[in-house]
Amino acid sequence: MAADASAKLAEILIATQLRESEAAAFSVRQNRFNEDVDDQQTPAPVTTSPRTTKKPEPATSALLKKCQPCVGVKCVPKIQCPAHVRMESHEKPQICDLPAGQLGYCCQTGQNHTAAVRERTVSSFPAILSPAILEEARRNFEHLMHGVAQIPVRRGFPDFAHGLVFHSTANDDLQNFAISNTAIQQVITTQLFGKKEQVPVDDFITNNVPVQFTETPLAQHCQPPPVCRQVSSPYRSLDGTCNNPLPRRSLWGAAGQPMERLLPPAYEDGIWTPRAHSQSDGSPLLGARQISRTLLADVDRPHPRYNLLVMQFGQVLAHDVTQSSSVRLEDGSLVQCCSPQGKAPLSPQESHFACMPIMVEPDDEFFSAFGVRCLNFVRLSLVPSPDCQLGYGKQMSKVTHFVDASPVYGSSEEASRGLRSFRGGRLRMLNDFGRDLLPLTNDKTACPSEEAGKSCFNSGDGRTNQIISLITLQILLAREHNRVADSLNQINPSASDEWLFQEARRIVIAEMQHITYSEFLPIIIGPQQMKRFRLVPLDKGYARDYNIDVNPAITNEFSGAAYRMGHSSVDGKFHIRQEQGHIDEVVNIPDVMFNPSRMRKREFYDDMLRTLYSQPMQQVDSSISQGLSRFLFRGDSPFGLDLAAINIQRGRDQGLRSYNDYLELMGAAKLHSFQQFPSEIGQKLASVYRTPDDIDLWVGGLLEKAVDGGVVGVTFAEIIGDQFARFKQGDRYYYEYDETINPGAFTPAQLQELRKVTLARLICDNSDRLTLHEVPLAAFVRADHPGNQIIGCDDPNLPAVNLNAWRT
Ligand code: HEM
Ligand SMILES: [Ca+2]
Repeated sequence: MAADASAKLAEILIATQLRESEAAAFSVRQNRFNEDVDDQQTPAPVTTSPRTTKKPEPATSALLKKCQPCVGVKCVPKIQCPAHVRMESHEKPQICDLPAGQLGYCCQTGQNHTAAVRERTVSSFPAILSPAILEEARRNFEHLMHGVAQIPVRRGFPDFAHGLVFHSTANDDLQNFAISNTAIQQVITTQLFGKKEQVPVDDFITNNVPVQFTETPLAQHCQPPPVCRQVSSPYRSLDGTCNNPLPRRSLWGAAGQPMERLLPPAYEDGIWTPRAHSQSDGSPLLGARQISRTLLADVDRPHPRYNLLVMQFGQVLAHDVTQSSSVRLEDGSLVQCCSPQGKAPLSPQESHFACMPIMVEPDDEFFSAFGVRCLNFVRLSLVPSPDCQLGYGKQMSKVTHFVDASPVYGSSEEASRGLRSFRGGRLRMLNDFGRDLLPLTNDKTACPSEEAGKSCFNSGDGRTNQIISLITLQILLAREHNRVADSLNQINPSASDEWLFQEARRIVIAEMQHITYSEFLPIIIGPQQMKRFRLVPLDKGYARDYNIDVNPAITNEFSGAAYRMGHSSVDGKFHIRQEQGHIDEVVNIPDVMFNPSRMRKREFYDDMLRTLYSQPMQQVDSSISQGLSRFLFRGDSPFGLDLAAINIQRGRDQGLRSYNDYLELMGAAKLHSFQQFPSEIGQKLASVYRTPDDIDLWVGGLLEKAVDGGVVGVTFAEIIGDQFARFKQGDRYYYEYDETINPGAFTPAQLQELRKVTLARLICDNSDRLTLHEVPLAAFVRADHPGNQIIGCDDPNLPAVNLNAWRT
């Protein structure tokens, strides 16, 4: 029965995707970009085409001559073989065949990306750092740290909430502060060395300056990777260490490790100075807010097929795999870069060295009404170079890079202990008149208000309270853990708390991975990229894609641009639906940011879940809701922040190269004229950028039309596809691996059970069943979409994981 329903779900997903990819095949326009359809609503989907379960062969495959197979190296999508960017033309790698009829490169460098720079003759640097440089750099650092205005960011203001999204536990914050300071000192020393020795920028961005910090005070955080005593533990570690079995790689993917890069950074000095000038004539790039207001207006374009669960699950997944952190003042408080009420940026003398405020023009159609000319923006903190060598600034991710449900369990042993009840393997919950909610947090600063009933929730992730729909899914996942732990306890009554906790965690992580790879990701990047990157889960048997050489780390391009595509899918309002489907309340999203009080209303949780699966998500395109671009974290003030501008500014802070460089990386031609865009977009682009070489990656990616069967354009699909390939190939504990790879492998029977899990099942199993009794079978597809079907939660056709396979 259950297997039939799984097949049915796959059929719905394929059938609804096929209709659009077939339509695209007949489309006359082969343009990469969306037409600017500002005033148009998306037409209703065609509903009459016959359903089919058979996937067509990609149109080109029959015409392609088979390429020679690679010898001794792997055939990978071009984006995973970027060393060719630096090769001479005659050295281009051999072309090879990928699944889905696409071409890749026989790649020497695998996925080493920027690390794989060919040996080059190194200029003659002194091999050690002179004490004089170290001392001067130390003094510069002290001056930077202490010579700044210590203006606190006040609680209740939008900037304060912005700071909260970088928050983890108080202890972690303190430790990160110390680590980041060492890293910043290293960067300052590198800058000084570069200037004194006249080191070319190229040598820094390619990590080609083999001068060590060892035996200097700046080596204090350059400890060697920890020795793993339990490489064969059946359970992955809480902090992500010891996933790769090789001793030198024990930190790969661990919390607190640096983000990777697909391409070398675009820092202007090659070290940490943000990208701020045009490639054409060196004039300053236009400000991020100007670009946001010109190009990323708010237009209501509901997605014809997908609902807000795609957006909301997408954010949970974002929080699972990445969390950066901003530079702080010495006492751990947030840095302010603007004068009170955002009237102006602070003077250079007062300004903190990590300030990069977003300037607002006097004619701004929104912020000018409040006299705002400056939006606070602080640069991301850094981690010391893992090889203890001079080099460019590397951003830290504070959570485990793997897809491992870290928002549920935390990213450290300590955090996870604080979340457990130590009874029956369960997580602690707040029993709110019979309903299990997340426990309340002790952190007094976590929400703007401390009023009873308005206090914030605690989970494995510091961003949980950011929006109420996110809290909903965090509750759902924590309940799922306890539901699984309780069932395991019933099946194995003598099992210990530890065993029950770890097994339930292992199952919930597998469920999270299965939903990600089987239901969510195909919607985002489309079926063809799923095949090219070998991301499709198997129907039976074990997968064999583990690759000990793949670093699972998050890339700057993914966290700073491509996966922020989700911001475009956000709707500015929730139309809260009651059981009968009529709208009960329209909630503006800024009103439920860091304001969880509604969750205490008895029926709200069920109603929110129904809203998420009924209400369409917004299309991923160049439209951003004003709920994010004007009122982000508004709280009680009349205006908020602009997340679109923040994303653009963040890309520059992280040293992301321009959009054109990523086109080249994928093997596509660079754009050389704004006329290559549809005319209206081209004109707008020309009004904010001097040359196509300046277009910010996040902006360029959003302008592309969606790939067949996916919601993002080709550039984001490539960056996201590469990232999820890393999470799969670089994670020894990936749920589909057997015991030759994964020391905690599932038995064949257990794995078959896990393959039945769907988001629909999770919703049913963990709703309050007060007002929610049914779900769409394909949970991410709009309930009203033809081909999808609503199914009762008790319907035996809704597949369920049978935990009897865990009887010991
Ligand atoms: C209501 C919904 C959301 C709000 C209010 C929100 C807000 C934010 C904020 C304030 C940041 C930090 C920005 C910065 O300073 O750089 C951020 C980062 C980010 N967001 Fe969202 N976001 C939302 C939904 C989403 C969704 C749906 C996705 C993806 C599907 C997403 C993906 C990301 C990613 C990848 C980052 C970077 C995280 C990091 O590495 O620190 N967000 N978001
Ligand atoms: Ca994680």
